[in-house]
Amino acid sequence: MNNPRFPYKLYLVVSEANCKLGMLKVVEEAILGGVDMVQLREKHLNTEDYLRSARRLKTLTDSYNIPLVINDNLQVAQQVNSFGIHVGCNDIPPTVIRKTWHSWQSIGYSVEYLHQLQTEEAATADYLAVSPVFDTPTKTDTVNSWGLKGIETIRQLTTKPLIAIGGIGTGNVREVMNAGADCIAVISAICSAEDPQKAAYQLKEAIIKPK
Ligand SMILES: Cc1ncc(COP(=O)(O)OP(=O)(O)O)c(N)n1
Ligand SMILES: Cc1nc(C(=O)O)sc1CCOP(=O)(O)O
Ligand SMILES: [Mg+2]
Repeated sequence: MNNPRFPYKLYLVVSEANCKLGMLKVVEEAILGGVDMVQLREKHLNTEDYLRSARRLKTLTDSYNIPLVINDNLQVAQQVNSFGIHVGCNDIPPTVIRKTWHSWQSIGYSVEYLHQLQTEEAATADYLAVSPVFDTPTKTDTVNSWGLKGIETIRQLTTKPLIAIGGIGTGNVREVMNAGADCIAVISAICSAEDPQKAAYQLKEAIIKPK
């Protein structure tokens, strides 16, 4: 589905620790390869260090006109004036973020349980993450892997843009799109690649090629 409000197809989630070649290098290569949205996800930095890293990354993403999303930390997101923030069930709720967030700024919300789709939090979010599609060693504190059937089920229940995340690479990206995802989010498929530009290019080709 092509959604004019959410034209992004390949979404890279990064942290310094996940990028052996260095975060800024990986992000720049990935953008050149076709990534069209980037999230900074630092789970272990204090706000001051998170902010420093976010500012450096924002300078890079701005230079390519690529939207930057901050994971979890509203203070950092506000201070760098990011395009978006991404939160899950145990984070600041979207309804609370929306009170201080500009209307042009985006809120992503992870869906781990079907009942979340009926909540004000899901209604407030601009896009929903199918969290996770497949089990992944990159994030293990998850409750349920949705699989392709889960994407199909969620697709029937919402018109919001759906981001598929968790265990996705070139081998399964096409079937994830065919199940109803609008966008693919990855960490290791790009951050652990020897050539992040090529990895991003191959993922993007698989996403945009005709079904
Ligand atoms: C695009 C995207 N989707 C899902 C997540 C996971 O968010 P959350 O459930 O809050 O878990 P943490 O990332 O905070 O560990 C995400 N970050 N990005
Ligand atoms: C950041 C994140 N969130 C997930 C979720 O299920 O909400 S899975 C995940 C990690 C995705 O890494 P990889 O592409 O290496 O599997
Ligand atoms: Mg979170």
